[in-house]
Amino acid sequence: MHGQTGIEPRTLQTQTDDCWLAAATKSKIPDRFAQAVVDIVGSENVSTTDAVREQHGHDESYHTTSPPDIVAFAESTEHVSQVAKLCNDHEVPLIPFGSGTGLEGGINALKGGLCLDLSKMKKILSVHPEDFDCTVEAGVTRVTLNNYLRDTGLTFPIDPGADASVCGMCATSASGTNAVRYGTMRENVLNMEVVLPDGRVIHTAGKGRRTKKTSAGYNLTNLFVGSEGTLGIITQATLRLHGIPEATISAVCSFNTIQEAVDSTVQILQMGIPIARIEFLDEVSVDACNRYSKLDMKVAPSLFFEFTGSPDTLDKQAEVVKDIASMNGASEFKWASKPEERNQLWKARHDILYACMALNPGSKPYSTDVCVPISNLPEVITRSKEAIQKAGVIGPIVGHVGDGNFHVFFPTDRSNPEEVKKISDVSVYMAQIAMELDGTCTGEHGIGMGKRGLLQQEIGDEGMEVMKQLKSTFDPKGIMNPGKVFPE
Ligand SMILES: Cc1cc2c(cc1C)N(C[C@H](O)[C@H](O)[C@H](O)COP(=O)(O)OP(=O)(O)OC[C@H]1O[C@@H](n3cnc4c(N)ncnc43)[C@H](O)[C@@H]1O)c1[nH]c(=O)[nH]c(=O)c1N2
Ligand SMILES: CC(=O)C(=O)O
Ligand SMILES: [Mn+2]
Repeated sequence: MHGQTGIEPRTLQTQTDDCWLAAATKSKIPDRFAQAVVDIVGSENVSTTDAVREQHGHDESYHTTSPPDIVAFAESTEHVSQVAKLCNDHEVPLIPFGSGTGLEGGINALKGGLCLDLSKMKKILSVHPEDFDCTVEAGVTRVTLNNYLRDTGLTFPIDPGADASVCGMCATSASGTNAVRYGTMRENVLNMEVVLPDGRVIHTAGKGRRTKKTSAGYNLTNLFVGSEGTLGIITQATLRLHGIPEATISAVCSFNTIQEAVDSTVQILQMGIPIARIEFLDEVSVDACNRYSKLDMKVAPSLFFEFTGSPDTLDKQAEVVKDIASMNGASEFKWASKPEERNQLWKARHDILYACMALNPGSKPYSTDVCVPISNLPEVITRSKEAIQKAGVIGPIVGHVGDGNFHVFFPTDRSNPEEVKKISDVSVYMAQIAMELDGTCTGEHGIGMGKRGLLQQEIGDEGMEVMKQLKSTFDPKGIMNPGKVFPE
């Protein structure tokens, strides 16, 4: 890689550029290539400083930093297209960067190359309240979008907790606490503008289309959702919006055992109750949450609920849920109907990753993310808990149990290889139990660099072969985010 560019060198203009050139030499990117990037996006949008490369060489996970050689900030689809073509012509690895909140090492530049940061593309291009959709540029984040939408009475509900970029969420097929009610990114993206590595710009559902359904040809939209920057760069997304519910209440209750909590979840869903959120915390994560978010929940396996709708349907839903949970041994039901109480509860839930890391100061998150059909959830959680205890590691369990999806957030000391090995063994074991029980090794965080071997097991050799063929159709030179998704 990093072949000679053959591009005519141009005189560097400014003091900033001189500094940048010195750093570029250090980063081993050929000067002429770096100059061509400057020519496309402007010198203010290029950096090869150690600090910026380091910042772009890791996400929020435990994976060791792998900095790119050069970071470019795109301000338009045209910038993205020209940079992609340049990288493709010169076989330079190209890694799209959203907000860097991923948890599987998706942005780590394993083979160096150019990191294309899309955070400056932050226009909200259109909102159609009457059609419940909007179109945004790649760098718009979930929180920015929802602040913008507030006065329309609409919301984009997919909620990974972190303030991820919307197109990063497309790229990882993100979801979070609301998926039980609204689905994941897969169900909520109607169209995307994508730049292919050779610079071509496509619209996955056809330019300007924003229908709720289509039978027109292959589903390119869902091919790019979850593609983790390995097929192209998503520069715009057209999203489904939803009405902000008339009324909302939240509740927390605790159980004597994990089994009771998980059995309650399964029964609540099997009854068809249209719950908006149902989140599980084991006693280790409740304890972490109490300490970090200054709450005083009983330290026991617990469920967090949210009910939405009209005030009278809410009360009925909540009553049935309370009955089911009580029959399974629930106690300590606490209701939160005021917005500030609800916000405190859900903020604590969203901060759990950090609460778990605080159990082992200085640690980084090694997160598991298995998902199974709901009826298999009790078995996979129970067996995972046994494995964590046997390994003797700190392993708080937190789950979007309404989707059959849960995580263990191992606070991992990267400087302790024995600990990393134990955690990795439990993590692989959990994924294998999930697969044995008709599930997947990742419900929402993606494959990244951490789960490539597991993907091979999950999809099988022939399925992987077809995925590779698809990859080489879009990216014949293999420049897009190399070292991710596919085992090498
Ligand atoms: C505290 C906390 C809590 C959560 C989570 C993180 C953290 C820190 N996450 C994980 C994370 O927020 C999620 O994976 C986001 O979708 C990542 O979006 P970023 O914009 O940060 O992508 P980031 O920049 O991290 O990139 C992730 C991957 O997508 C690719 N990519 C990014 N932008 C792209 C683009 N425009 N085009 C093509 N490829 C692109 C990258 O190359 C990389 O492979 C999560 N997730 C979840 O699903 N559910 C959850 O509950 C949570 N909860
Ligand atoms: C980190 C994550 O996925 C969660 O808190 O659910
Ligand atoms: Mn999650």
